[in-house]
This record gives sequence, C-alpha cells and structure tokens, in this order.
Amino acid sequence: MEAKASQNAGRVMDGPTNPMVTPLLTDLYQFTMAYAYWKAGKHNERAVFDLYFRKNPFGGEFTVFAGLEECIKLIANFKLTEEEVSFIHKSLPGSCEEGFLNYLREIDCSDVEVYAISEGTVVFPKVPLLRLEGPVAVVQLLETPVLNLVNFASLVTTNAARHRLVAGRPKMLFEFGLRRAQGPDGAIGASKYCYIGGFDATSNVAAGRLFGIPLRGTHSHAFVSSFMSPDEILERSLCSSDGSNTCEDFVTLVHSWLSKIQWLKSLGGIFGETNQSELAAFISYALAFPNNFLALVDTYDVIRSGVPNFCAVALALSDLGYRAVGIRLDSGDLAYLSSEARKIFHTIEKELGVPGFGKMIITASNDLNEETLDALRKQGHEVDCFGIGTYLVTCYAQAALGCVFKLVEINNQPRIKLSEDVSKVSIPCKKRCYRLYGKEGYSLVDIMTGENEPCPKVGERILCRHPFSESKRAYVVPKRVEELLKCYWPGKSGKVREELPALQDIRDHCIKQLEQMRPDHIRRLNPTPYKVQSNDSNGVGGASLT
Ligand SMILES: Nc1ncnc2c1ncn2[C@@H]1O[C@H](COP(=O)(O)OP(=O)(O)OP(=O)(O)O)[C@@H](O)[C@H]1O
Ligand SMILES: O=P(O)(O)OC[C@H]1O[C@H](OP(=O)(O)OP(=O)(O)O)[C@H](O)[C@@H]1O
Ligand SMILES: O=C(O)c1cccnc1
Ligand SMILES: [Mg+2]
Repeated sequence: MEAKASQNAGRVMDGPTNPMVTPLLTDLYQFTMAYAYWKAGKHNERAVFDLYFRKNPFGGEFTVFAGLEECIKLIANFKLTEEEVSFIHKSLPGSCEEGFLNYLREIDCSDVEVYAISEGTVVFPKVPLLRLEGPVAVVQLLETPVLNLVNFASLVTTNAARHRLVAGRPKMLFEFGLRRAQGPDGAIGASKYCYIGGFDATSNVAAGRLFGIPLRGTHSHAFVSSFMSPDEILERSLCSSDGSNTCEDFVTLVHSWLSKIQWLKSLGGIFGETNQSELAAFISYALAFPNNFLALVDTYDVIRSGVPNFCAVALALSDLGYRAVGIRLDSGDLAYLSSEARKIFHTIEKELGVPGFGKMIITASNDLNEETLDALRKQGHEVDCFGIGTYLVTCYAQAALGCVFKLVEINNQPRIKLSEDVSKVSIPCKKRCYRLYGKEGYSLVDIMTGENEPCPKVGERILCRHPFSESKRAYVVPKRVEELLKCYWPGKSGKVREELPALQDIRDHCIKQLEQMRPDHIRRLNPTPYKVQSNDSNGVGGASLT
C-alpha cells in the first residue's frame, strides 16, 4: 500500500485545463491571511476545511458534483514561480518580511490531503463534496480556486442533467452554447460539464479536441441566404455513392423530384413554388456533403418551402444511393412544425416507396430550456435532437451554486461558524460521509459521522437525526452502505490515491446515478427533499425509513 501511494503521488499530472488556473487565481485576502498566519507562527497548524453547498439549484432537490479533476490538477501542480512570488510581494499591503517570501517559494500541496466525492455523483446540501486537510496557510490559499472550479462545474452539470431528464433518454442533446457562454472558460467548461451531465455532443471544436467530446453541427441561416438561384451552381455533377455512375446534372434531377412531390395527391397541394435561393443552397450543400445532407428549413417557410426543398434534394440523393440525414427547425412552433414535417416524410416514404424516409432526423433549436422541453413533451412532438445554447451554458435560471469552504477543525479541535440563520451554521469536526441504500435499491439518506465514530453496517439499525432539528430523526436499516469521501490526494498520509476517471466514465457514472434516484427526488414539480442527517450516537427513538 505504501509503495503504491508513493508511486501515485510521484506521478506527473497535467496542470488544469485553463492555464489561468495558478496559485494566483485566488483572493488577495488568502495571501494576507497567509502572511498573518506565518507572522503569528500558525501557518503550519493542521486545519480541516469542508467544501459544500447549502441549497440545491434550479428549484430542484439534487445537484451533480463536478470539477474535481480540475481541483486535483491544481493541487498536484501548486507551486509559485519566482515572478509570482515577487508579484505577491508588491501586492501585499505594507512591508512583508523576506522570510515569508522564502516560505512562499517553498510551499506546495505535498502535505495536503484531499478527500472528495467522485465526480459525477448526485449530491445534496451540507454534505462535504471535498474535505481538504493540511497546513492552514496553504489550504486557505486553495479556498478560492477550488470553489471557483467546483461552483460553475457543478451548476452547469446539474443544469445539463435537468435538461436530459426532461427531454427523455432516447432524445439526442447537443450543446450549442459557445457563442453565448460567459467567455472562453465558461464555454469550454460548459461543453465539458454538459457532456458529463448527459448531453451527447457539442458544437465547440476546441472542447472536442481537448476532451474528446463528440462534435456535431447542422446548417446555418447565412449559408441558406447567401444563395440567389440554382443557376449559380456551376459544378452540377454528382457521382453515385458506390461510384458506379455519375449524374451529370444533379440540379435538374432535384427539380424533377420537386415537381413530382408538388403534385402528390396525398400532400394535398400544401406547397406551390418553393424558394429557389433556398433550393440552391440545399443542392449546393448536398453536392459538398452527399453523405451528410442536413438542411436548416426555416429561413423562408418551413412547410411551404424548406421541407419540400429538402425532400426534393433528399430524393435525388436517394436515387444516387445516398441517405439524407434530416432537417433543423430554428423558429416557430416546434411541436407543430416537427409533427407536420414528420407527416410529409411518412407520406413520401409510403407514396414513393423510399424506405426509411419517414425516419429523417428532426433537430430543433431556438432559445430552448427546461420549460420549453417540458412543454414540447406535454404537447407531443416529432423532434429527435435538441440543440441548446444560451439557457443551458449560462445557467440562466440560476447564476451560481453557492458552494462554501468552511474551517471545521484545527489542531484536532472542532470549529464552528455560527449564524442567526440556522442553515448557515457550519457543521464542525472532520467527518466521514455515507450513503445508505434501502431494500428497493434507492438511496435513503446521506449521513455524516465524526471521523472516529463507527461506520454504519449493512443490516444494523442506525438512528439518523437532522443536523439542526432535534425532532427530525429516523431509524434506517441499510441494505447497502457506500462511503462517499474518497482519498484523491493523500499528502503524506501514505493512503492509496483514487485514480481520476476518464471523462466518459464520469459521464456514465452521472447517468447511472440519476437512473438510480428515487423518481420523486428528481421530478420537476415539487420534488421531495432527500434526507441528509448525522449519526445519532445517544440512541433516542425515531420513525423508520425503509
Ligand atoms: N410548441 C411550443 N411550445 C412552447 N414553446 C415553444 C414551442 N415551440 C417553440 N417554442 C419556444 O417559443 C419561443 C419562440 O420564440 P420567438 O417568439 O422568438 O419566435 P421565433 O419562432 O423564434 O420567431 P422568429 O421567426 O422571429 O425567429 C422559443 O423560445 C421556442 O423555444
Ligand atoms: O437559441 P440557443 O439555445 O442559444 O441555441 C443556439 C442558437 O444559436 C444559433 O442562432 P443564433 O441564436 O445565433 O441566431 P438566431 O437567434 O437568429 O437564430 C442557432 O440557430 C440557435 O438558434
Ligand atoms: O450546428 C448548429 O446547428 C449550431 C451550432 C451552434 C449554434 N447554433 C447552431
Ligand atoms: Mg437565437
């Protein structure tokens, strides 16, 4: 065990994704406190801090924890450069002794221990997501960057998970937020964490390269409106998909299909002359990507122009052995338009005998959010994929998660932060945290115990009580007990360090966690609060949880 621990601790780890994440990415008062600790000879006192939040976001009763990997990468690489030390020197109020600068030159996180809940886990208020233990001055310097790395990551992952829950599992979800995100880091972070929260892909090419997230894109309005007429298309030939023949005039082939569907009885003359500049754009795009033809159909009129133009191009492609992908709708009533488009696709499949035409993929976008996804689901729609930007990545419905970082123990002495507001009182002591599962497989309660208290055991009755309300207590007989806080950075403790999982594994873990939640905790309307309690060692009676 010792050998493995030192091997892990010695492994070189990449720095944080964003090179701006350095020891200077902290509040000034962390450095002034560090100086004052040092001056008082207290800087090496051993402190324990908990990072937790007080209230679930978005009016819900769950949160998904994210940002751990970036925290560990910061901690693993925490070292001030000479230039940074001299900047701190200049920035501290008044004079600062040379000895402190030497101290700053030497510090790193080799004596810090980090325990954390696994990234992608569903978590609840008050339970520590991270527990940092180490020399007080060093751990204080970590407070701000660690909060910064966890707060938005967990908020946007939770937002993505909520969008996933309301859209339903079979739907594809694409994150399209780069243009609207809070700057480059907000965008890259949103792409990474929306993927963890259950999105299938991103339009953000940089995030695709950095994290290996699948990239997806559709078709733009500018491309459609950049064309005037099919006469602009000079190179009109297209080779069949198997290379066996070439259609010399693909434009004429498309026109012949357009007239055929125009007069299809079962379409009831729903369209006459379609927009020819739009048709030109579709043909041109099909010539560029015959295997991936997808058209944005709402530039002029979805039902009278966009969809018929798309169908004509898709049918011409089908003659040459290609299968079109589908359409994107970006305005109007998405429930109505997707259903009408689907009817047309089915009619063409049936009337013209083109197998699979009814299954064209319909993508929808345009200011989508949880509410609109919910409304669409209730109305009924035929959308297969949703492209979601602004509301998702900016976390429009809630600006911040509000994680805090509180001192709970110093030199083995418990510490508490009091407040008039009971929900703001910190819970003292170095803790262990457990999730207790009932006989149906759902988790029943998270409990926090003192570090040296006995751990809950399967099949044994445990009395759990609300941390601040004496009367709220219940017995639990767990069928399974899971310890939540694991060692992700052992410091000098010699403990084995948990490996940081691959992004894909974090995503799988998150999806599985949400599938295992009792449905009433994750429903949108009036969800049931999940219980977070502490262990009751004095054994007074209570109700039972099963
Ligand atoms: N069936 C529906 N039920 C509820 N909301 C919908 C439905 N269809 C679309 N929406 C949402 O309604 C809003 C419509 O936006 P808006 O009023 O700007 O119209 P628009 O279709 O974008 O118009 P424009 O043609 O000017 O772009 C969007 O937020 C969209 O997601
Ligand atoms: O609507 P969001 O959820 O933010 O998703 C991304 C949007 O970005 C694009 O258009 P853009 O918003 O740039 O232009 P538009 O509003 O005119 O469609 C795209 O067509 C989507 O509508
Ligand atoms: O690929 C798309 O359709 C896309 C990408 C980003 C924003 N809006 C749309
Ligand atoms: Mg828009």
